[in-house]
Amino acid sequence: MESLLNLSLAGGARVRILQITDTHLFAEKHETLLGVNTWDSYQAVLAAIRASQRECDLVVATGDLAQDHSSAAYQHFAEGIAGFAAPCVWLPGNHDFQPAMYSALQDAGISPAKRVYAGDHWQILMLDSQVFGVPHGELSDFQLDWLEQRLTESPERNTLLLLHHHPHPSGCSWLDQHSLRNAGALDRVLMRFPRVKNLLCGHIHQEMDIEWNGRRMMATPSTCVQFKPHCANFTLDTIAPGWRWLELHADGMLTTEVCRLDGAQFRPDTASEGY
Ligand SMILES: Nc1ncnc2c1ncn2[C@@H]1O[C@@H]2COP(=O)(O)O[C@H]2[C@H]1O
Ligand SMILES: [Fe+2]
Repeated sequence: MESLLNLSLAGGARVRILQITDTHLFAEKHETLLGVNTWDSYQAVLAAIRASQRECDLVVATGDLAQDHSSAAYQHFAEGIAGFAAPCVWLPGNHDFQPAMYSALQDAGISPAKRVYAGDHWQILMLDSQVFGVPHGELSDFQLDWLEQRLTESPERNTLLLLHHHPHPSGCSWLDQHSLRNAGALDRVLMRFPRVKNLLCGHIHQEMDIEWNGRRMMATPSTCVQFKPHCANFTLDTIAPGWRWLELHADGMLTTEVCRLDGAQFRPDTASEGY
């Protein structure tokens, strides 16, 4: 938990980050989630990223990397990530099985660090909001204390805070029952640290960029199935899988862009009612 990744920046003062989220990989590469082969869509996303020839300093993976708790699924995730020169850090989502996740990713050379110092001006903190066995999230006292301590230690750094579950409603009521349950406790910690202006999530399989109590809260498309925004009941979207780029600037500004695959190769089975 205490390990720190110190990132020296190749591209000058700004930090270039690639976010990959909710890959939902299986032990078997032919397996599908709601009609989408998650290994194929992950591969297609990685190929599109490579084709864009965009450099990054860090890859962040924000949970639900595996769908079936298997070590093999995490090995597949690592196999994809190995194509990047930049280091990768990760946090768990509700579907992840942390013993397998931790050891398979560690064995593949992926750092378990939950704090990254990126250049002189920024830090990236990764929280664990998993409540094992249920889809909603919660930050334990341990996580909240850890966060407070890390923020107290580095008051001069701007902080990008990463967690799987969304602290602010997404507008999909069926998903919002699975949100971060104790968002108020997180808010109370963050109130004391005005340099935490940006939060980044996965989980909701759709793009979101809204204000949460004076901060910016972003969420990012999954590399596999997408959920349709503003739906009361479980509804899949036919929009393509995606990923997010972020740039953290020396003056504390953050710029970001969501990209998606071209074409309709990874349309899910829209008659599915859940998983
Ligand atoms: N029909 C459904 N109604 C409510 N929740 C669902 C349904 N289907 C799946 N879920 C849960 O909602 C979660 C949202 O994204 P996850 O990938 O974390 O995993 C999903 C499931 O745990
Ligand atoms: Fe999730």
